[in-house]
Amino acid sequence: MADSPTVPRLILASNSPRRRQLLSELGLSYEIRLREVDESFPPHLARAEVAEYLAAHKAAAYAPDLAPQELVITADTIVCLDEDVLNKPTDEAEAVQMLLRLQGRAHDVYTGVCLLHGDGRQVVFSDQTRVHFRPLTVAEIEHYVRQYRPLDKAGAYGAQDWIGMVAVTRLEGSYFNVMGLPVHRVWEELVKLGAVGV
Ligand SMILES: Cc1cn([C@H]2C[C@H](O)[C@@H](COP(=O)(O)OP(=O)(O)OP(=O)(O)O)O2)c(=O)[nH]c1=O
Repeated sequence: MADSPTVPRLILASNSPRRRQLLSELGLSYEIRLREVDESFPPHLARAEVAEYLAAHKAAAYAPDLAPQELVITADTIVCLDEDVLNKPTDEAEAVQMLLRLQGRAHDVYTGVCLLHGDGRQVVFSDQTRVHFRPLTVAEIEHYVRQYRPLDKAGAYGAQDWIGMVAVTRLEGSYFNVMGLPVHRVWEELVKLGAVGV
């Protein structure tokens, strides 16, 4: 299928090493393209809408010069605790504060994805995973933040690293969605767009 002239070339517009890893493990070939995009969002958005809004906003930065045979993939992951959206912490102190709020309870992770085809078709969707943390001590949280510096991660943690093993007791939904890409949905939508197949 990859050699057919009608199959679009995939472009992953993401700086996230986890998204690159997951797309590669799906067995897809892609090119990386990067642009600076502002990640603020209108305050009136419901939390379920924020990740989709940001994914579509990121894709819009690539629309003007996307070739007809290209398909760009953008995504955004947010962590929601009650009505608050936890983005990436600005420093280690904020990372500790976020984890103190997350420990001992459950929160929701949303990843929004936008697939923008150069022929004008666009699909935006999101997936939700509920993540349960056991209670953590301040020492455990400070150790994690010091050793892993999770400043590039929404909610100040990576489910795929030490804290995921130590703190996460239960997941309701896709683990890969927490890591930054709901690959089951990405695959399904790319099949519908005729971009992948087996
Ligand atoms: C909750 C959680 C988030 N994350 C990461 C996924 C995302 O990379 C990051 C959230 O930031 P995003 O803004 O979604 O992505 P990014 O800035 O890393 O990359 P880009 O915008 O270029 O695509 O947090 C984990 O790796 N593991 C986790 O368990």
